[in-house]
Amino acid sequence: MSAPLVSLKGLRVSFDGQAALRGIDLDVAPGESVGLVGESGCGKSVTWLAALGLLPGRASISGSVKLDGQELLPARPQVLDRVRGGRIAMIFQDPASSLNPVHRIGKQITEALRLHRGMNGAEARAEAKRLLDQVGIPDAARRLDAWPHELSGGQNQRVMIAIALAGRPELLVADEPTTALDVTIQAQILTLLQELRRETGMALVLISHDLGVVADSCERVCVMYAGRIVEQVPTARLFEAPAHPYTRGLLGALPPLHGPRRPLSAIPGGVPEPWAMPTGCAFAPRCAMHVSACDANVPEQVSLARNHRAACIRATLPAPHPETVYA
Ligand SMILES: Nc1ncnc2c1ncn2[C@@H]1O[C@H](COP(=O)(O)OP(=O)(O)OP(=O)(O)O)[C@@H](O)[C@H]1O
Repeated sequence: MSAPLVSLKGLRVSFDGQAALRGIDLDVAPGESVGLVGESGCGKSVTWLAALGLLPGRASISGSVKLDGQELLPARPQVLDRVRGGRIAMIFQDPASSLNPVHRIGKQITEALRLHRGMNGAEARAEAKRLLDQVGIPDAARRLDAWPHELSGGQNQRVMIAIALAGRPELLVADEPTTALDVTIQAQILTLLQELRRETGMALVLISHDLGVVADSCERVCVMYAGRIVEQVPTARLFEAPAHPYTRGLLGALPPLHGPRRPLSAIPGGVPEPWAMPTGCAFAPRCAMHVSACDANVPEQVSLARNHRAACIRATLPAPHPETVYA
């Protein structure tokens, strides 16, 4: 991998003494697309909220977050104000709650242009129209004067993406950007994110609980479980050589693209609560490949191939087919 744009090392977060992140190591290279996937509560959002200094004050954060080699922790407001919305932008699941309902669309985009690119007046308005064109809003000049409630959910998400692009980010973190949208619109937004990445050269981190979504959109997939990354794998290898039993379980739960329909295998059990974390591998109680050694220590990531790492002491063993692991 080229020198990372963003590098997270040993990132830990806890709320009121309960660990939400238990040591995240993750690099994002300039221009690459990385999917972050895992069940609800595994720490996908907290990872990036912590990196961007967006967690509430009672969160306790340690470890390292570097942007182009510059350390961002401990969070300093002057530094983060320049980074957030500038070099790194983040969009969220529900555009309706991210947009300000009492300001017109155009004003919200021009504000971002003023803040991050020092534009004013006519210059900002012309650029706001160009950004709305770029994100595929029809009749962009007229839409600048629309209120958020006059646009559909999909159009509002496009507006949020336009605001994110206003600062010409080197990295866009999209946190479940399509979960609140209906299926056809979801596909359009994911396609738009890919197109924008190609046009602008920015890197993309796509957070989703849906392995299918990230595998379709990203070059590399990071699988999270209970506050740790358990596998990092190039998407091309994900389907042919998944290593962690949790990844195999997620793959087994995907509907087949081809061939006869079969029942989906779901992983039995649930994610452990922070106060009841096993001493060894957090996935051990649900794991179809569990042996007693799994309970001794939290497994470190081992390298399996280029850009492919997994935190499982059994990862190098021949694997049962993903569809049969939890069948
Ligand atoms: N502000 C907060 N205060 C206390 N606990 C929090 C806070 N934000 C997140 N958590 C906890 O941190 C853990 C990780 O949450 P996070 O939102 O990152 O999960 P996630 O993987 O993004 O899940 P989802 O897909 O549901 O958004 C959860 O146990 C959650 O309850």
